[in-house]
Parts: sequence; C-alpha cells; structure tokens
Amino acid sequence: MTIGLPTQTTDALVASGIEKSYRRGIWPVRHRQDVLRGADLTLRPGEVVGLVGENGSGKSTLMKILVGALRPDAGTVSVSGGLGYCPQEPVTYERLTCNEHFELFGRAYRMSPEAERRSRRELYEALGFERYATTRADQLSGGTLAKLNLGLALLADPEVLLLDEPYAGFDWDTYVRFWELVAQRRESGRSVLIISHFVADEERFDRIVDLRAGRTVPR
Ligand SMILES: Nc1ncnc2c1ncn2[C@@H]1O[C@H](COP(=O)(O)OP(=O)(O)OP(=O)(O)O)[C@@H](O)[C@H]1O
Repeated sequence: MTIGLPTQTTDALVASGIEKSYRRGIWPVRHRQDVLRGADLTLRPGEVVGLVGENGSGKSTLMKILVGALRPDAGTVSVSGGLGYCPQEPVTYERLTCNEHFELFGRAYRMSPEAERRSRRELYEALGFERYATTRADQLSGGTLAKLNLGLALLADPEVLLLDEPYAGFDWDTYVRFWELVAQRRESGRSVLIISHFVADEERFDRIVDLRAGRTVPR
C-alpha cells in the first residue's frame, strides 16, 4: 500500500509586512510620509488579482517593491519563478525600434534567439502591432508604446506578471485582446497582478485586494 503525501502548492509570490515611507520636503521642513504600513500579498499559481485603492494609496510603490525596483523599509518578498513587470510609464529607448527592443530584452532574459523571435511573433499578433516592428520608440503613438511595454514584460513568459495600469492607452479592440491574453495565462497556471482603476473590470479578476491606509484588505 502506498500513502500519498498531500500535494503542496507553492505560492507564486508572497509579500509580507511591507513597510515604506518617503521623506519629503527639505530641511528644516522635512517630514516622513508612511505609505505602506505592513502590507501583505499572496499570488497563487493561475490567479488573476486586481490591486485597487484611491490615488496615492501606494499601489505603484507596492508593485515597485514586489519587482525589486524599490527597497522596502521592512518586510519580505519571495517569488518563485520568473517575473515580468510593466511599469506605469513605459521604460523604452527612444532610438530603438520595436524589434530591437525585443532583441535586447530577449538577451537580458537569456532567451535563445529562436525562442525570442517566436515569442515576439506571437506578441505582435496577439496585441496587433506587427506593422510597427521597425518603427523607433520615439515615433510610436502612446497606445502602441503601451503595447510594446506590455510585450516586453511578457516576452519570457514569466510565472508572475505585474502590470501597473497596463491598458490606459488601449483602444477597445486591444483592451479585449489584453483580457484574452490574461485569460490564457490563468489557464496555463501563470499569475497576474494588475493595478486597476476601472470598477467595470472587477468581474474579470479572481480576487480584488484593496490598499487602504498602507495595508491590503480583501474585497
Ligand atoms: N519617490 C517618491 N518620493 C516621495 N513621495 C513619493 C514618491 N513616490 C510616491 N510618493 C508618494 O507616495 C504616495 C503613494 O504613491 P503611489 O504612486 O505609490 O500611489 P498610487 O496608489 O499608485 O497612486 P495612483 O493611483 O495615483 O497611481 C503618494 O502620496 C506619492 O505622492
């Protein structure tokens, strides 16, 4: 007789007790603004979670801490697997074309050239911007730049995808395609955290987490 051990599901991302304050003003009128006061967040595999909260509540600050772009004053973050991040302001190189961005990021992610090209083709098709493949970033419209920003975060098919208001500049067709991409990630067991301002999107999430007074509260 064999006795099976309970299968253990590993969380994709666990953040606990995150604290962050910013120093503001200049001496002698300096003060500290406590933005995060012990925020916790867990993402399970295949979960699509919305992060909401009023303007200035600290959503972007928390996301920057989750990706390691900002150091918390206290707390821990652990991620199992690869991580993709789409910041609110696209971080692109104005003189590089879309193709050149994908090549550069593919190398940074240590992808083989074939894997990078395959993923790039799929992303051009999924988000509908192949015709801008050889256009420089400084000549792209805001919406196309947002597609490139999202495409770069998705290139290496990360286990955890963190998106800071990804669809603000998208037209309706792209917005629908975006949610199709998110649904595919859920089905393949990938996790997605999205900062969102649209109440209308609420039913698209598996779970909504509200950031209030520096802490995360389930909705
Ligand atoms: N680098 C910084 N230095 C000082 N204060 C900052 C800095 N970044 C953010 N803040 C302040 O921290 C607070 C939280 O900002 P954050 O951008 O994280 O909020 P948010 O919830 O993402 O806001 P929004 O919904 O408007 O995008 C705000 O009061 C902001 O002014």
